[in-house]
Amino acid sequence: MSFGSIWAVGAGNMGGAMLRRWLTTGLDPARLTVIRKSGAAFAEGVATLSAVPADGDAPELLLLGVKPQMLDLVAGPLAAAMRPGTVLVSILAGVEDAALRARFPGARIVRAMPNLPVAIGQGVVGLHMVDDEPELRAAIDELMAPLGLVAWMDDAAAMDVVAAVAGSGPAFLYRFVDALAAAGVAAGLPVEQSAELALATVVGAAAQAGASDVGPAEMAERVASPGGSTRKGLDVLDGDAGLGALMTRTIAAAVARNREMAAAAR
Ligand SMILES: NC(=O)C1=CN([C@@H]2O[C@H](COP(=O)(O)OP(=O)(O)OC[C@H]3O[C@@H](n4cnc5c(N)ncnc54)[C@H](O)[C@@H]3O)[C@@H](O)[C@H]2O)C=CC1
Ligand SMILES: O=C(O)[C@@H]1CCC=N1
Repeated sequence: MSFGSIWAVGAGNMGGAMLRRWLTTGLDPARLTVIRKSGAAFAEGVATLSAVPADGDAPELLLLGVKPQMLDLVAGPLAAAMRPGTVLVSILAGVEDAALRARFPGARIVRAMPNLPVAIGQGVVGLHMVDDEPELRAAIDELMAPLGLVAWMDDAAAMDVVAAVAGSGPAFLYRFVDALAAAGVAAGLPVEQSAELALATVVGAAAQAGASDVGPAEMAERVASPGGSTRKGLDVLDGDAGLGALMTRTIAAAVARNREMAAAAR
């Protein structure tokens, strides 16, 4: 990895998942400093501070992982502690490059939109950088590679959609698992067995789709025997008020909220 020292501010669900994955895939803990209000230990060998040090050695890379609403609480002391050229990787949903630039003048800004499965190296990380610096892009590619699929977005506006589809996506899938299980219960399965079958079905089907050389539409056709029961179920999902319409509304609601958070940070 090309970054000698990394500070992470906000090591909660998402930032923490990225850091833990980097540590399990070879990041030297001595290169990482976690800054968290509690000051509680993060991981063995990782320095943990409860506030931004006023006179510490500024890092080569800063991972910003607080909630967008907390940005202004951390930005002042961080900006003062950083050196020109520090790479700022922000995972804040919505918050735009210009909003970050205004708060961290001199930083080289990269927006990243990860999702929680980065914890097991099977996440998605959408990336956007206004100034295309090929060397920095390569270093970020190398940093993000252990997390899962890495996708650079040319259009900054697409980051709000990446946040909805990939960032929020796991939550939407978890809801699907629960809905599948609840529907199984409604149709007569015992509660625990329905939950177990639904989750195992989604895990197995997702893994198979991920390894398949055909797309999900063809995979669905292979399940649906002509004249069989799957077709009847797909007819419901594919109907006018079916899954397509529901997901369109779901993603639109999440994108709209990301845009509201962007506006609030301007
Ligand atoms: N949870 C997810 O799946 C995803 C989250 N994100 C983004 O990640 C960011 C964090 O979200 P989560 O991890 O879900 O939230 P979280 O609440 O789990 O983590 C935020 C962390 O920031 C810490 N924090 C708050 N104020 C602080 C301060 N002054 N100094 C240092 N640390 C402070 C909190 O203690 C907490 O650990 C958000 O900006 C969100 O948009 C992006 C993609 C996915
Ligand atoms: O809910 C949120 O605001 C963040 C953005 C993507 C996933 N979690």
